[in-house]
Amino acid sequence: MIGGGVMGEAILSRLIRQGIYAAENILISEPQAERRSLLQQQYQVQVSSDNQAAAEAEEILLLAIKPQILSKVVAQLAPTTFSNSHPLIISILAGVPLSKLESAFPDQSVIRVMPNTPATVGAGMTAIATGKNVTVEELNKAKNIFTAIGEVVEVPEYLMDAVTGLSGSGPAYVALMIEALADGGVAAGLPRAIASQLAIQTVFGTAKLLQESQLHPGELKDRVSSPGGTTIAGVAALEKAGFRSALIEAVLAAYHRSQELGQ
Ligand SMILES: NC(=O)C1=CN([C@@H]2O[C@H](COP(=O)(O)OP(=O)(O)OC[C@H]3O[C@@H](n4cnc5c(N)ncnc54)[C@H](OP(=O)(O)O)[C@@H]3O)[C@@H](O)[C@H]2O)C=CC1
Ligand SMILES: O=C(O)[C@@H]1CCC=N1
Repeated sequence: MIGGGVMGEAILSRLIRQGIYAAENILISEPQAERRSLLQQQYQVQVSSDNQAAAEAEEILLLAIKPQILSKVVAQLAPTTFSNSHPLIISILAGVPLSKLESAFPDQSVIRVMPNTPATVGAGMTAIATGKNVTVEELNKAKNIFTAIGEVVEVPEYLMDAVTGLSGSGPAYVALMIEALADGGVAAGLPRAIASQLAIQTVFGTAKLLQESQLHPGELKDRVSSPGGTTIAGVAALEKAGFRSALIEAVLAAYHRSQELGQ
């Protein structure tokens, strides 16, 4: 793995916990010394400040750096990096298209994925788009990795920026909503800890109910909204504040930013 930050840690921690990879078989190259020692102490993985060492992986090279520095990282790798090894290259970089990745790593198998941070607890959502050199075995290997940390969906690459705007960035939108729900609870007199517990479990429970019942969200909203009751008063306030359009605009803003990052 090149880049041991938030998402890199989310993925590796779960893969180790699920027993998909033994810690000693994972090498992370990361420039921050404190990050390296944290990762080594917490997960017993191998760490290095040298990307070349990580790039010479035998099986999988996971790119988990910011999209803005991909070119710099690639430029630092030796031209002979892949002369003796042909790892499956998996990129989690927002916006970076397969065309750019395949020209950075000619003749290598490259897969572009968009995971999200709930991978940390095995509840991730990952979309996969495969490059032109990828074999069925390599695609299945990538699917197995990300299935071990949550749900997986294969999409054509042109949808990956939309995926990033929704599920890639989505945990931040949901976290913001949970924080605001708890604030509402505090405003109504609840102690913060109870308000947070109520907010988190309500969002978790509603998502679980929708996932297991296959109900349309609007149908669930209608079932909760008793005539003349409390819920429809809250829903009306949300509609008045443009809650839906705010979320739609958030996804679109992130989608457009993802497209920009891919330029
Ligand atoms: N965070 C998320 O929820 C998600 C992120 N992603 C993608 O994952 C990638 C990483 O994002 P995220 O984990 O949030 O970012 P982080 O900044 O947390 O992680 C990136 C890590 O790479 C390190 N780094 C910087 N320069 C280099 C270098 N030259 N060589 C190796 N490592 C380097 C950074 O160190 P330093 O801090 O010193 O710069 C940092 O530790 C991005 O491409 C992002 O689009 C995808 C899905 C979700
Ligand atoms: O904010 C970002 O760019 C990254 C990609 C998706 C989630 N975080």
